[in-house]
Amino acid sequence: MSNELSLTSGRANVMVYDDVNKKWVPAGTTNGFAKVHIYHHVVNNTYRVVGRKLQDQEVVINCAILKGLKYNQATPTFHQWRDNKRVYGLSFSSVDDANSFANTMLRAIDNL
Ligand SMILES: CC(=O)N[C@@H](Cc1ccccc1Cl)C(=O)N1CCC[C@]12C=C[C@@H]1CC[C@@H](C(=O)N3CC[C@@H]4C=C[C@H]5CC[C@H](C(=O)O)N5C(=O)[C@H]43)N1C2=O
Repeated sequence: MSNELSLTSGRANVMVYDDVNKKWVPAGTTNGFAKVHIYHHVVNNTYRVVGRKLQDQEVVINCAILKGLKYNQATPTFHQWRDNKRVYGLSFSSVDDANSFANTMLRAIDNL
C-alpha cells in the first residue's frame, strides 16, 4: 500500500449480510474488531476500504469505493453499503469513529 494514503481509520466490527439466512455474519473467520481504513490511490484517484482484524491482522474487508456508492448510516454507529456481490456493515466502536469514517467516505464518493 506504499502508493496509497490512509485517509482515515476506525475501529469496527465488519459484517456482511447473509441473504439466504437474512442475517449479518462476521466478514472474517471470527467476530471481533478490525482497524478499517479508507485508502486513496492518489495517482489513479481511486479509493478502497481495507480492514484488518486487531487480533491477527486478517484482512476482513477489501472493497473498492465506486462512483455513486450509496453509504447508508443506518444508526449512529452502524453504517452499510452494497456492491454488486454483497452488503457490507460496519459496526463502529464509537460514534466518533463512525462520524470520521462517514465524513471521509462521503468526500471520497464526491471526489470520484
Ligand atoms: C435497499 C437496501 O439495500 N437497503 C439496505 C440498506 C441500505 C440502504 C441504502 C443504501 C445501501 C444499503 Cl445497504 C437494507 O435495508 N439492508 C441491507 C441488508 C440488510 C438490510 C435489509 C433489511 C434489514 C432490516 C433491518 C436492517 C438491519 O439489518 N439493521 C438496521 C441497523 C441495524 C444495526 C446493526 C446490525 C447488527 C446486528 C443487527 C441484527 O441484524 O440483529 N443489526 C441490524 O438489524 C441492523 N436491514 C438491513 O440493513
